Amino acid sequence: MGLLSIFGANLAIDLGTENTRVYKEKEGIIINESSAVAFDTRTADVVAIGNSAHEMYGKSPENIMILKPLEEGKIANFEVTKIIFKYCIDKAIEGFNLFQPKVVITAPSGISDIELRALEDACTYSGARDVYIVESTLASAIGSEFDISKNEGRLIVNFGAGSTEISIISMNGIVISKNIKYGGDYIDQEIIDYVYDNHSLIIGKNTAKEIKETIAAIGEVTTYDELEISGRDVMTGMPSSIMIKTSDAIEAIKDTFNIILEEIRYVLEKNPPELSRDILKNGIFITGGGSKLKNLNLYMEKELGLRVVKSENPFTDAINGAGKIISNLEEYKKIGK
Ligand SMILES: Nc1ncnc2c1ncn2[C@@H]1O[C@H](COP(=O)(O)OP(=O)(O)OP(=O)(O)O)[C@@H](O)[C@H]1O
Repeated sequence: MGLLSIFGANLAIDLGTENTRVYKEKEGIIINESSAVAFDTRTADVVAIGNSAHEMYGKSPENIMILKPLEEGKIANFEVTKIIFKYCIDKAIEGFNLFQPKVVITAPSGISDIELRALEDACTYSGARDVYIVESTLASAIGSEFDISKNEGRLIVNFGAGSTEISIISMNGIVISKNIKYGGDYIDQEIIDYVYDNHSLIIGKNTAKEIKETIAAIGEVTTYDELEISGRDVMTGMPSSIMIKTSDAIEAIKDTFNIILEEIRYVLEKNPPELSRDILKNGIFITGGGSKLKNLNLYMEKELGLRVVKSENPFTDAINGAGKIISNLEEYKKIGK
């Protein structure tokens, strides 16, 4: 048996509110699945994990409960976190390995020491030998090929499902960061409420998400789309369909984006003046799945008066960065928590 098969490969795990990704050293991203876990409430057994659990949403009997590890950018359920970690490690490391893998995991910045230790324990319990925790913003910056060791400020906004994280980084660290609950899930709820109030239709989360991802936009757009959606009529309780337009979606989500802009302005105001020049030069980097919202970069540029650069790989910047860290652990060890 070769030395490699004794030690096995090391892993990086980006545990997200909606999606979890796993990077295996020398192979790249090998898992990209929903973070959902389905339980049978009668027996407390886990009946499905990942995409197969996600597919049960809204279609399963009452005894099936679907839970996720994170909510609003915070660890909401450690049991579910352990189940996801174990699922990822078992799936990534098949067969016999004398030594368990070293694992890098991403965590929201601003995570408390207690949460940090609990996250570490959950990963060790699930089969990791050593656990290194890195803030997701730093992982995203590394994944986007920024040289984070430079004495140069960068403003990164990560539009995730559970939260939006606004951070300024410089010299291998986070200078200032704000994690706010206005992520993709919050925006989906705004769309659900808008459709209820203005079209008397009750729609599900998946429909709201489809509206957001296909026809929604923010700011002044030149092209308008529409989408036929179905739900339950508020008055009759019967199934019903309507056409929903880009203008409806903008109306539904614009207040939330005004708040996000306010929070970005707040972080910019708190930024040390020496770094402001760098941010003027580099602009704002946006990543995370929510950064794909139509017109978001132009809207932010107009409102903030700064250049906005969209990530080319918004879903995988963090896991690619975490993957680079696990593959070059000695070089990056100092940035871990
Ligand atoms: N085209 C799109 N327009 C707007 N939002 C989108 C689009 N595509 C995906 N999203 C949203 O991106 C979010 C998922 O992004 P991502 O996978 O980065 O989140 P996550 O890592 O699971 O969450 P978090 O970082 O908050 O833990 C979802 O809310 C999804 O609806």
